[in-house]
Amino acid sequence: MKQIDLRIPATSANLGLGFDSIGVAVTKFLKIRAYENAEFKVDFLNSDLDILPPGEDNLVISTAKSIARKYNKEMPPVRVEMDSEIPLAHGLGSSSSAIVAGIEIAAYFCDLNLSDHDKIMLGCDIEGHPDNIGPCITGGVFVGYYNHGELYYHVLDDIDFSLIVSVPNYMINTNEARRALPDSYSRQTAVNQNAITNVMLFSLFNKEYVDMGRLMMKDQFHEIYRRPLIKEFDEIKDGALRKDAYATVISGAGPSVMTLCAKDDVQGILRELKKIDNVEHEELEIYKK
Ligand SMILES: Nc1ncnc2c1ncn2[C@@H]1O[C@H](COP(=O)(O)OP(=O)(O)O)[C@@H](O)[C@H]1O
Ligand SMILES: N[C@@H](CCOP(=O)(O)O)C(=O)O
Repeated sequence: MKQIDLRIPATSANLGLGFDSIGVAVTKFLKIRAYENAEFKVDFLNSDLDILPPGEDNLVISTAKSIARKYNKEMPPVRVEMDSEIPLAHGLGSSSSAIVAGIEIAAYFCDLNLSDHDKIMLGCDIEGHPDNIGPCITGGVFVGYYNHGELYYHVLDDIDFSLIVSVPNYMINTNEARRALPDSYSRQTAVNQNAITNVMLFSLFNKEYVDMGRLMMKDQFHEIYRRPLIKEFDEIKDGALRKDAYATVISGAGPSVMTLCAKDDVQGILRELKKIDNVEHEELEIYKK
């Protein structure tokens, strides 16, 4: 009997400036075992997942079936045992992890022989942007451009900063948080964002993390519109920056908040952040493949 075990990472998209383009894979995982079965069925090993559908309309299974169809193959029915450390609808890319799991399941059970490039493209066709799907597949910090079937990307995993994620105790649906953004931006805003992002990426590559962090916090595309949705954001950011963090930004569409800092500053920042009510804070590693 064919069986596959998967460990798919969570991802934090945007990193401030890189709306729909930049993301990082982190050490929280969606864990899946899938094996042939008489019918499609999902068993949840964690009660937080009980709100998800247990049948063919589960995102993991519907993705696997649609990928198989795309390659003119029949997806054999599978039973999926699912456990997850990734909170749903919290800005840590749970939907992308589920989509990537579906792609991996289809690739395995239908012998599709897909490259990473193929998998990212298939995931982006579903999700629409590569900033979660990309790092979920490649690990590390991912910088990508995807538009109507065109995909370019790079991955960086030589990184010396640490991450702290702050997770508020409510969900934000990504589609709703996207509706909070304007349909268009002025030419000056686009020019500024372009310049700031270009310089930020060189600071990241050159490990000039103080500059990188300052620039990351100059986003003009999404953070200003989403901050009102995350009432703890300012307190988390002020606390982390007081303790020398490089940057504090919204993770994906929120409500989680990501702090980037020097390894030596992690404990001091965590002590400061733990004073904030109704938010869980945790140090995360960057997941490298
Ligand atoms: N493991 C999973 N299995 C099936 N569906 C999932 C899984 N994880 C997430 N989803 C779907 O994705 C939705 C959350 O996606 P989204 O609003 O984009 O938030 P995020 O990706 O930031 O967690 C869930 O409500 C659910 O419909
Ligand atoms: N670029 C997207 C990223 C959404 O990430 P998620 O983890 O909240 O799904 C956006 O900012 O909308």
